[in-house]
Order: sequence, then structure tokens, then C-alpha cells
Amino acid sequence: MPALIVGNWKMNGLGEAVAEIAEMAGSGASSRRVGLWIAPPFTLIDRAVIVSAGSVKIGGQDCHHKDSGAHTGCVSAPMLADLGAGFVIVGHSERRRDNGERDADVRAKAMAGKAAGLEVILCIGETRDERDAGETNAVLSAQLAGSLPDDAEALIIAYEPVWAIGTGLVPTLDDVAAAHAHIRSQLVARYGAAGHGVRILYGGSVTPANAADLLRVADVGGVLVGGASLTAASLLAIASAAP
Ligand SMILES: O=C[C@H](O)COP(=O)(O)O
Repeated sequence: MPALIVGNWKMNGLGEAVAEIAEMAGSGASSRRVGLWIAPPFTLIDRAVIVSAGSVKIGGQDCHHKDSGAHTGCVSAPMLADLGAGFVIVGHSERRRDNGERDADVRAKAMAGKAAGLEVILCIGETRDERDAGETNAVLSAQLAGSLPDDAEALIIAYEPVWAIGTGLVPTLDDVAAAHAHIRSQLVARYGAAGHGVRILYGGSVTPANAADLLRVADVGGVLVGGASLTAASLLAIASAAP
């Protein structure tokens, strides 16, 4: 399976930033060897879809669990699909932290994304305190139990240790392998054979310098990149590190 490199721009990017996506698309990096996806802020999705010319898949960073209605400031999964988005990220720890989203909310969003025809990247991960207390696997299991959608179709899991996001800290490669193996076991327990087909990404302080090592870890099917995804030069350097 070719590695999947996903950039999450978070709350970054004004209009001129779509030039970075155009450069990524024009690079030819997105190929059978590597998939290149970008989740810009909602405000740039329309323009990003146009400049990506089908070479970079564009997605949303979140969606509401309902299709429409009186929810000021929210964006639904069908609205993302209508713009030409192909995927949506749900359950990012920053949304859990800033917006109080719980596993049940994340599950509803994942179901909404799938119903709209989007691929869904569902984020899970432990805090530093939880890791230090030896609770990593228990936390991951609980998050998966509460947030997984009904079936494994169009589902991707992103393992993002909260303490590794934006900090420059990265788990050891053995710890990444152990977490991914645990997530895989939970997916198979939940979905049976279909659980083997769910891609698992690693996210948290991925850079051009550490991407090659992370992408070689067993069952790391790609990376979810924040800060290092904001420029074409940086993201393409990560993509070129894929084995
Ligand atoms: O969604 C991306 C992750 O939160 C990782 O962010 P980061 O690469 O800036 O640590």
C-alpha cells in the first residue's frame, strides 16, 4: 500500500497559501508511490480543489454531525463534498480540547462523513499523563470503542499522541509500533477481517528529518502532518522520504 502523506493546516493559510498546494500538485509527487492529501482551513477548500487539479486530495478538518440546520458557524459533511473535498478529519485532539468533543460526537461526525461519501480520518491518542501512568493502550481502546463508525469502509485511523503534537517530541519507534499494533488488534476485534484493511497514520511532530524512520515502522501507513505541511518544500521532502 503506498504511503499516505496528509497535511493538516489547522488555522493557518490566507489566499496566497493555495500556491503551495498548486506546487505540491505540480510536483508529480502524488503517484502510485505516495498519496498526498491536504486539509486546508474551510475558507480555502474551494480554491484548493481547483489548484490541486486532482493530484492532491483536498479535505476538511472537521464537520458537523448533521447535514444542515441551525448550527451557526458549522460546516456539514455534504457541504464539504459539495466543494469537491474527498475526506474529512474528525476527533482531532485540538477539537476535543477546544470544543469539548467526546468520543460519541466523533463517532457521529465519522458517520456523517462516510454518509456524504468522504473518507474519514479519525484521530485518537493519549496525553502525557496517560502515557506516564501506563494507560496508553487503555485510552486508545476506549477512544476506539466510543468513536468507531459502524463499518470499516472509507475509514483511516490517525494515532496522534497529544504530547507529541507541535512539541518536537516524538515517541520512540518501538512505542509507535506498539501503539499501531494495539490499534490494529482493536480494529480486527471490532470489524473482523475488514479491520486489517484500515490504514493507520502516525501524527505528531513529523518532519522531513524523522519521516523516513517513522514511515518504515510496521503498520505505519502514512503520516498526518501539521506544522511541516504548510509549505510545499517541507511536505514534499516528507513525501520523498516514503519507502
Ligand atoms: O494533525 C496534525 C497533528 O496534530 C500534528 O501536528 P504537528 O505535525 O504540528 O505536530
